[in-house]
Amino acid sequence: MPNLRLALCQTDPWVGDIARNGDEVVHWTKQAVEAGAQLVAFPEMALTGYPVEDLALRRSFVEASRSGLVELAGRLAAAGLGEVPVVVGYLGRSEQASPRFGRPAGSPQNCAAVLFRGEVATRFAKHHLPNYGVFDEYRWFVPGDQLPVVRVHGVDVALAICEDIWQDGGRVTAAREAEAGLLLVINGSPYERNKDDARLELVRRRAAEAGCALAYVNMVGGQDELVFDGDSIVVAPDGEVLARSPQFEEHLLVLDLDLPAASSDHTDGLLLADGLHLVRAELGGEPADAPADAVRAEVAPRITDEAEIWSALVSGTRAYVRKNGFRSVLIGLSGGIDSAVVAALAVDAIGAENVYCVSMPSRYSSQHSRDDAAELARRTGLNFRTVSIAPMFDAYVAATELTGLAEENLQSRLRGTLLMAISNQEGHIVLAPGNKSELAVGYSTLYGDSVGAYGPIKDVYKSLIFRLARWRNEEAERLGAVPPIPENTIVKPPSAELRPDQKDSDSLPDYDLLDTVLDLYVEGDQGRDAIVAAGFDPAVVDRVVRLVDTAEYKRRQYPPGPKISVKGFGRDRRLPITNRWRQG
Ligand SMILES: Nc1ncnc2c1ncn2[C@@H]1O[C@H](COP(=O)(O)OP(=O)(O)OC[C@H]2O[C@@H]([n+]3cccc(C(=O)O)c3)[C@H](O)[C@@H]2O)[C@@H](O)[C@H]1O
Ligand SMILES: Nc1ncnc2c1ncn2[C@@H]1O[C@H](COP(=O)(O)OP(=O)(O)OP(=O)(O)O)[C@@H](O)[C@H]1O
Ligand SMILES: NC(=O)CC[C@H](N)C(=O)O
Repeated sequence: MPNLRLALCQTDPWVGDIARNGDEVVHWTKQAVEAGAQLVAFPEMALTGYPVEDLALRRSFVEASRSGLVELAGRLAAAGLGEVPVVVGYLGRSEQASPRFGRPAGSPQNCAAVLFRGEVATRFAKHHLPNYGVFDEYRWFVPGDQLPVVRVHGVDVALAICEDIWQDGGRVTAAREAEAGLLLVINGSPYERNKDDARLELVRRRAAEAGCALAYVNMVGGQDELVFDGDSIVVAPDGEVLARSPQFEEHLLVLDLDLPAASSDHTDGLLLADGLHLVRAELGGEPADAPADAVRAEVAPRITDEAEIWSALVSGTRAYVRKNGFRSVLIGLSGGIDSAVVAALAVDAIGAENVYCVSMPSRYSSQHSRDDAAELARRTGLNFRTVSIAPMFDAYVAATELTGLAEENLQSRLRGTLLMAISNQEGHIVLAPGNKSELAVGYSTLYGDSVGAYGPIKDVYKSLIFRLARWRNEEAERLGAVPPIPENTIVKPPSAELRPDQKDSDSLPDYDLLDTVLDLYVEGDQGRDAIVAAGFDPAVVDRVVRLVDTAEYKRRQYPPGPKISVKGFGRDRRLPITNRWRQG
């Protein structure tokens, strides 16, 4: 007979909204307990949202989190949910000074607690702090030095927080030393392409190292540039996948586990791997079988690469709009592929009725561009209008005698100004349509097409934009719906239409070549010589590298957007703007 029914709550915490997040914990725990769960777990810092960044340095916020936690324990008990241990991440503070890190007692910590019978039964802090890529946890937190092991219905459950399992040793080795029957890990693990495969491999490896089953619960939703895809997993000690949640959806995973009965008599304070001290807590009464009505563990099917990326972009955009208190978005719709994909994403994120698009033709806009924009509006049902920029443009040119690039950029800036004017008037936030290839080489106009609150495709290379557009249309066909993106938008050569017959290919290498070089230089961090040695034309490499290096100032002024790659233009890649170093 299985002896523990576990519930993993894959929820969407909102950063800074402790009251709302507490309500969510009560709501999901109620459902879990109704499903017979004997142990319930929520993601990393589920009470405060994650990452809280420098909010961690605000004493008032730390105190609000700590008192919110105590209040939550009381609320759970008052709601009749106190007899089931609930693991919740929160923002806490250290009891002792950390001389090694030069931090006093009371420094912020990334914590988790087990709430039980109206009390905080045990609390602990993350041991391994990530400090690479988008993470800066040594800036905010001091590490914890305990391995909590809670005995729940006769099973010893060791607890860990996210990065604790991404680094060798630490709580994983300590869990084996403590003879845990289950390693329960709560996470705030952001989405990246192919990370689901990396996670699965990781949890399998760590389960083998810990010598016990491993349960991994992650959050969903979006927080500024981060997207969380969930993908909660439970594996057996031999790596067999026992259960897996779907990606990008809030989800309650309930399953019965057959775990070894606790037999260890290790005592509190025992020194384990990596200087961790064992802290034990006895919870959840006598050994008992899981409830008789067996729960069939669910293993959600995997989705395709394109579906995963599309869902990530939709999740990030939806979260940004909603969590910032907006209902609607505004997009300049040119008839080109980028704004078409952004519009289709926005429709999927917040519904066509909340998406407002404006066509802003100039004298260089082709008829097919206007028609393609109108056609996308017709297919999706979004709100569409046309405002010509010709009169404003003529007035400007007459007053200033602009020519060449200044004249080209003026068109883009008039569109940017118009979008912001409509945003101010009607309350929609503007979505910026720039893609990663353009951001990399600075192919956009400052204060023009780069205006906006959020850039849904800023981490998507142009060649991938085309793939996603085709995939989204095919998906619509498969479901018997109208494909949102007009075929002509996908097949015509990309053009900014800022002068007669302009094509992107006049100023940039072919996008497939450009994106390959960018991938090596940006994601791969390869130098100019290494890229040339890999067989690329030195002239192309030199040009691309120079364009990327000199466009840092533009990228820094670009709005945030969802990260989908190993290295997005945001917190992942921090280069000086004022920089005289040139490759090659
Ligand atoms: N290091 C630095 N730090 C801060 N500011 C710096 C700077 N270097 C230049 N600047 C400033 O930036 C200005 C130049 O930037 P900006 O005004 O944007 O203009 P710029 O980069 O010269 O031109 C825009 C480029 O983007 C292309 N474009 C525009 C619009 C849409 C699309 C598309 O297809 O999506 C492409 C367009 O064809 C052109 O090649 C300079 O006049 C200067 O004021
Ligand atoms: N005629 C237009 N009407 C409305 N918006 C436009 C128009 N032309 C450009 N824009 C806006 O400026 C952005 C940059 O457009 P541009 O055509 O210069 O380059 P692009 O990167 O090829 O984008 P797209 O593929 O969307 O056309 C567009 O995505 C769109 O938001
Ligand atoms: N919140 C964390 O500790 C996350 C770090 C971890 N490497 C991840 O990306 O999943």
